[in-house]
Amino acid sequence: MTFGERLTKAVNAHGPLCVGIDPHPGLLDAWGLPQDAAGLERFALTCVEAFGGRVSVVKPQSAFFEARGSRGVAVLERVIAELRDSGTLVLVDAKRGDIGSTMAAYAAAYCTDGSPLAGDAVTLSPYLGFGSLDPALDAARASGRGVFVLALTSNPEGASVQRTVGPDGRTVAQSIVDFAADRNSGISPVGDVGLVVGATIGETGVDLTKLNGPVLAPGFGAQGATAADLKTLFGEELRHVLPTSSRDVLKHGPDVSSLVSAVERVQNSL
Ligand SMILES: O=c1ccn([C@@H]2O[C@H](COP(=O)(O)O)[C@@H](O)[C@H]2O)c(=O)[nH]1
Repeated sequence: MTFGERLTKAVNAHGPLCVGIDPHPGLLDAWGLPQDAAGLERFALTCVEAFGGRVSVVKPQSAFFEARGSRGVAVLERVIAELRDSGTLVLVDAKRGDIGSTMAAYAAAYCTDGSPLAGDAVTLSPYLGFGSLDPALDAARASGRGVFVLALTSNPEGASVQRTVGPDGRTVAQSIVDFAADRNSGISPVGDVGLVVGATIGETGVDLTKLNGPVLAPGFGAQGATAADLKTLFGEELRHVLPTSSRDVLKHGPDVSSLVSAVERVQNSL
């Protein structure tokens, strides 16, 4: 199955909410866990138990696992494997991007069958040029995976780069949307090149109507965006949007049933 088919099936079954696993040191403290790889593992596996099979997509934030060195990365590998076994799609939030020849190694790591870091999709940064991402886009398509490319990020600093107008009169963000739309053209039910568009940005200023791909919307919850903001921001394109929330759900742990209730509340609000 293509990524678009798998994502559509998952969203039909569980709704569009993506839940993040972001093991912030402050959350480990709040959950009464030690600040080490064992604490990270307990945190992450509790999340797997609470979210696996209950939401369409789970997004582990790679940075928090990398911060604990090789033992942390081993935990991330276990999280990816266990979530995939539960039938939940895994979006590895690693925001990779490099020159094409190095990108091929990232593609091997995140978009290729048999790699322990390969989930069902990965986040990519296009700021070395959208074309530099081709090895990952090709490997993802060949293996039924997806990618989510940063277009308009939820942080206030992003606008100074992403809303810059290029010589052809388009913003940087619009050119990223257009590259992604080209890649997704003609694919049914939806393409495998998604975008990241922050839920906090007020107005997109870009035309998403030809994207034919999923849109990950971080900023929902802890960064202040609400379900009403999503409607205003995306209008008709809301049907392709996966709102993602991490801290706003994770603060309800470590009790698994409290985490499950928090997820259900957010799913209902959407
Ligand atoms: O533009 C972006 C891109 C990625 N993120 C990531 O999403 C989560 C948000 O966490 P919350 O706790 O729900 O705020 C986090 O992993 C970010 O790195 C983003 O926020 N904005």
